[in-house]
Amino acid sequence: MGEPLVSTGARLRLGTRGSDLAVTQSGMVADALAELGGFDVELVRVRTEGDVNRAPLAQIGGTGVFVTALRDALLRSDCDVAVHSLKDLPSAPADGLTIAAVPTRAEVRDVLCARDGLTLDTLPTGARVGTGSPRRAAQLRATRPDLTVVDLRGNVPTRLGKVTSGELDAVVLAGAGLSRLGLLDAVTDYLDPSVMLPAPGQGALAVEVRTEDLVPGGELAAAMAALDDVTARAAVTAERALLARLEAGCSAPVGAFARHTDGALHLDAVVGSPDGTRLLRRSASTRTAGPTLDETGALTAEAVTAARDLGTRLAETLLDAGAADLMPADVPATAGTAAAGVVRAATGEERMDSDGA
Ligand SMILES: NCc1[nH]cc(CCC(=O)O)c1CC(=O)O
Repeated sequence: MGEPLVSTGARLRLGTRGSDLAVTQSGMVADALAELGGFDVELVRVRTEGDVNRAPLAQIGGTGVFVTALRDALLRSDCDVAVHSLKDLPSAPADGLTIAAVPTRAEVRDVLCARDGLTLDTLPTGARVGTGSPRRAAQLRATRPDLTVVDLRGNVPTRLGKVTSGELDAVVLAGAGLSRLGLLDAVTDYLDPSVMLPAPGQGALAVEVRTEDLVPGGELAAAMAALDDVTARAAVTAERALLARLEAGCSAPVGAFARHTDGALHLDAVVGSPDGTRLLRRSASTRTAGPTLDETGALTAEAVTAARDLGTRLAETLLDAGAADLMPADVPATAGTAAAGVVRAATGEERMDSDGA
């Protein structure tokens, strides 16, 4: 984040999905762009297949269902800016579009929201824990093989409601979503990354624009540079490079978390078999700290390359250790999770709103 820029008053249409979380996230970026760039920002509602289709997420086709409609709206010039949850973005870049800013990252960890203040350690044997994420299911099963993992979709309030109603003993959610919705009171346990690595990019937003609009020295480029958080960008660059190298779709159980300590970037990653009986976990660090910012306050090309190389290198370490054998082939995750005995819960009359974004 930089100094506020001169007010332009230019109109900027910001495309957003309709869920509470998407609207909240988009509103935060809209406010920041109004403040940093003086833009007159208008929110434009875009429906995505993930919002419309009531089938289980894994059957709709996984990666990108929440993203494609927003990207199409950008490319058709129905809007000028799109805000995505970074963890929902496929690792491949989109033609004609650029992630112009990664704002300061929110809570990265997954959290447990359980009845009666229970934690992952104190949940009774056989407790029913809801999650729609194979990554969360695998790590839950690895640490608590006795738990019954119940497949679950729906927006955040819907998922929390399954605990209030007594249908489930607990649910696992991204802390970032709860934090942005002001629902952190529901959290009974912040899951340490040593037990539960978050999804690559979790807790971060991606602000995407048409590449041709990013004129160097222009108002939009300046506002995006001010919105960009280089620490967050370096971290998610490493996490997404890992994901890209593993060629994992969003249904593959891959967790990754990069953070800066002592001037170096550290990356932890896990690949799990869908049944959580085998987890491969490795970590790596950038070897040299080096200069990370250029004179404009942006990440240097070297720093971006170093972060990317870190992710790629750790992915290769995981592949050398047999990660490919753990990952399901490019098939819907349903097969893997069903084989693993994940119980599919009826999701009732809720809006199909991703598993919560
Ligand atoms: N999978 C959907 C999704 N995409 C982003 C978030 C939360 C916000 C974030 O991680 O930035 C969520 C909900 C969840 O996983 O509980």
